[in-house]
Amino acid sequence: MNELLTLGTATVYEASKRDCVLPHRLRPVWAGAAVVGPALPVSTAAGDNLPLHRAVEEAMPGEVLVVDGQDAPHGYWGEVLTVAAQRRGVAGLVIDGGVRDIERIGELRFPVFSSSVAVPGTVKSDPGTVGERITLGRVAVRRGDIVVADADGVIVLDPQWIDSVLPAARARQATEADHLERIRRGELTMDIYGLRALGKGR
Ligand SMILES: O=C([O-])CC(=O)C(=O)O
Ligand SMILES: [Mg+2]
Repeated sequence: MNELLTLGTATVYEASKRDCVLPHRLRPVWAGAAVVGPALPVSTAAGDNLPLHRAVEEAMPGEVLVVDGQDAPHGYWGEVLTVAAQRRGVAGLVIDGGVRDIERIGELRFPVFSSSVAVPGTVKSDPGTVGERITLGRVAVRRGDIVVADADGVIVLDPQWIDSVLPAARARQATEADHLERIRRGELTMDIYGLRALGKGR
């Protein structure tokens, strides 16, 4: 699975030929954050983080929490939950919602991707769902789907796709490496991609 991260979200996404990218508002909260692993989907009522506490207990080591927090500007997650999650072997967090304590999260090197950074906290009252299918943007996320998240964004793959997507992604990377070499030798992308045939434009 680590090879998916080495190839990177953009290459794997293109190779997958699927609509598997989560909304672009989900951004890493510290430079260099990246994670790959099976998803544990979670949904919360807006401004309620009880399901996240439940998820930290429920998670299997290596799982990535993928949370529908309705993009609400609340600090659903911070240093305390990060330390708790690391103690349980949780691999990372992707949340459509806010997080806080981000300097500490960066120092702890826990990969977090969120739609905002937010100071106000949450209530703990609605149990929400843990382990049930959620939808973020146009993408359904089920437990065990493979999450790949890096500086470019977050994609979610059905595990059954991996056997075909991996070779396609490797091939794409090899082609790009060849193109880069030709560009360094002085060729133009207009020629490499055959773009002259599309006309000169205005
Ligand atoms: O307290 C909370 O609910 C969120 C938070 O800041 C932490 O986990 O440190
Ligand atoms: Mg805190």
